[in-house]
Amino acid sequence: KRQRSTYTHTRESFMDVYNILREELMKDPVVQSHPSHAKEWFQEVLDYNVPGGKLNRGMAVYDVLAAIKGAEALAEADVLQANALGWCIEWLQAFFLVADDIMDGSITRRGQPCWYKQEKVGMIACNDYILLECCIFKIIKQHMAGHPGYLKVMELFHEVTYQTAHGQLLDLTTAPQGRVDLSKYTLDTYMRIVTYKTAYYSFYLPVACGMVLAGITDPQAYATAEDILLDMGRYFQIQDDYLDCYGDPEVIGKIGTDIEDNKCSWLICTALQHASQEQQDIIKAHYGASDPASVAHIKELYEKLDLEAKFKAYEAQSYATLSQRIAEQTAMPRLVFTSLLDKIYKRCK
Ligand SMILES: O=C(O)c1cc2c(-c3cccc4[nH]ccc34)cccc2[nH]1
Repeated sequence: KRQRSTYTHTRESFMDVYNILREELMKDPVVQSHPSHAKEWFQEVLDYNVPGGKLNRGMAVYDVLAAIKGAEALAEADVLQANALGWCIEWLQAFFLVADDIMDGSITRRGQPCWYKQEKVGMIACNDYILLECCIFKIIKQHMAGHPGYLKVMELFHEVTYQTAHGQLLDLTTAPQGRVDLSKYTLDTYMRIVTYKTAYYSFYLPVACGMVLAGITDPQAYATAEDILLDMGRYFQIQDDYLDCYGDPEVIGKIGTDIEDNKCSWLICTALQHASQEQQDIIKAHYGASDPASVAHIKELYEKLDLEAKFKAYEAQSYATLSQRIAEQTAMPRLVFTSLLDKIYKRCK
């Protein structure tokens, strides 16, 4: 059945699918037979943690499917299926963010208190992030049963969860809170952290989901996509690190604290690569300290090392290389990759 009334992909239409999925999850017999306080708790875990981000990752799945098959070829059921998988990526991100905020001792997330910081929640949040992860497989079962790609999607979400957990392992053991061991802050380690912790679930996963729904089975197509999308994901995170320090807080919507938080960022790894012994001593004395004077010393050092120019050079090089790789590949319509790249290149937030 072809698409008669053309579907317009907006945050509103994507949010409509969230409400469908939430009702399906609430209708689950286990939830239905709970006493009302437990039913309400479960619903609040979803409503507080799943919607509320920019929804870019989740909304990208439909864009990929439409780019491959043509929007006009998609039936209503195809659109719902793509958006359901897209929400699985938002559920996956919610699961990671609830867990990561506990591990990092964070205070706020997306402009509200972290879920575990709620008076009534605390360490119950550990069970809640497990429930968030379980919802992914409930949704996949509900919306992919009978689809030839059901197993592939199941494997995808398990594999990307494993990769992301390894990214978090590397991040937590490289930049443990409060202790600054700069010898571990190398660009190689940094690239591994962002690849596993961010690039797989933020870039590869949305595109791979769209590819499965489009009926692509050729392993080479997934390998080509992975190669390009991991590079794009690394570029996105390096840009994120740059914006944390040089972005306009008004535009980004938050004030960057990577320096105070001892973050293993592209800026500090690049600074260490070029710093003299004296400059390394300044970094050792002031990185990861929250007093404004220490932050000022680090930013002054970033100026001296001209990290802004180094980032701009990296950005230009990265865009050129990605554009060429996208043009050269024949696995997929270029639009799959260019629509993503155009959204992130030279972004300000
Ligand atoms: O989450 C964010 O802060 C954020 C995402 C994005 C995106 C984006 C768009 C489509 C698919 C994507 N995959 C990972 C990121 C992303 C684009 C621009 C700014 C952005 N900020």
